[in-house]
Amino acid sequence: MLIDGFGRTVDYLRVSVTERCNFRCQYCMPEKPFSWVPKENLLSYEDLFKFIKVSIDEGIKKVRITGGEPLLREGLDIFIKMVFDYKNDIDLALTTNGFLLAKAAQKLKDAGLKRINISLDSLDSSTVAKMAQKDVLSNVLEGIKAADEVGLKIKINCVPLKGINDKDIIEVLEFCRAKGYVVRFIEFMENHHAKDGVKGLNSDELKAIISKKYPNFKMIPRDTSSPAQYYEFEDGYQFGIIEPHKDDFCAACNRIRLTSEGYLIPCLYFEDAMSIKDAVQNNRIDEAVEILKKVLQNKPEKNKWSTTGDNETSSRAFYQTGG
Ligand SMILES: Nc1nc2c(ncn2[C@@H]2O[C@H](COP(=O)(O)OP(=O)(O)OP(=O)(O)O)[C@@H](O)[C@H]2O)c(=O)[nH]1
Ligand SMILES: C[S@@+](CC[C@H](N)C(=O)[O-])C[C@H]1O[C@@H](n2cnc3c(N)ncnc32)[C@H](O)[C@@H]1O
Ligand code: SF4
Ligand code: SF4
Repeated sequence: MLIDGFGRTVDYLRVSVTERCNFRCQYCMPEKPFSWVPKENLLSYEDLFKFIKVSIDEGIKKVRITGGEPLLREGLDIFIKMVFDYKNDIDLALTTNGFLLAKAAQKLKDAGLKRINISLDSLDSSTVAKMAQKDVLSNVLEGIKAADEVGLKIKINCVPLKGINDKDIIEVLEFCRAKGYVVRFIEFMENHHAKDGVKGLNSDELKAIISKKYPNFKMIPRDTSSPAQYYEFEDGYQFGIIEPHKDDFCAACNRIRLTSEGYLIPCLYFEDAMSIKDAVQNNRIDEAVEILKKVLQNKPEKNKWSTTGDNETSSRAFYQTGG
């Protein structure tokens, strides 16, 4: 079992397979970075897999593939199959913007992927085009449909921004309810890479919008394996809110992140990281485990986003850490 310095059990590994992306979301990567990590600096799937294997042996029960946009990296289905074949009862999931999903869904499912979280900020194509800075809605909707048809369990992620897609929250919620997808609204996490002036809605503002149309939803006990707080309508439909600005959000933190270059990142907010690249490339797996344990020992207690509205801003790029 993996335990961090604050006694939290860590059983969730998020693996970013690329920092590259085909969208330019205002809240994440509004402009193409000055340079991408050169391809030769990436860890190969074989090396990423060596680390995933040993992490599973040490107690990881949930592996999520993310990015950047993970579907941009070729051979993702083969990588997923490696993990599935090693331990087929692992919670194996992917987070994607959905643009390339229509073609990939069947292969991903066949490889052993169980769940997929897809970003959908609005159902209005011009709003989506404004947020992603590209006209993408129809491809994303086709991707969602394909994932559903092949039997992947779907969650939708939506980041509501003031004056942009806050008008669309109910429509996104009703779309997900009609389709039977769980939707999570995510509080925008302030970071230096986002577009200047972008402002997110906080959990109270979101709940106020939803309760105008649906006054009767109740909070349900927090499942600590997920970052979301879930709420339930009278008909049993559940939606979530991811509230990183809440004081106790990090108390249940159970995760660690690995970047495509082989950096282990203990917390989404902070810059700290240690590389396992040299250790795995040279098959010094015991050393990689030592690094993992050291990173966990130094995992911060909590982020510095605050509830006051007077937020500190993280310098971490979400597209590098995998969100
Ligand atoms: N602050 C913070 N945000 C997180 C953390 N983990 C996930 N998130 C955010 O939650 C949002 C949704 O993440 P997903 O990639 O869908 O993964 P997940 O919510 O862990 O997925 P489930 O396993 O389905 O619960 C993203 O915006 C992430 O950045 C975390 O440890 N800290
Ligand atoms: C970094 S993306 C990577 C996976 C994929 N490209 C996607 O968009 O789903 C993972 C998640 O992080 C969320 N995200 C990115 N930047 C964020 C920010 N500043 N605040 C809150 N969520 C953010 C996205 O909405 C997405 O759900
Ligand atoms: S949120 Fe995902 S889709 Fe949007 S820019 Fe970031 S990595 Fe790309
Ligand atoms: S902000 Fe850091 S400590 Fe808090 S839940 Fe996310 S990764 Fe964990």
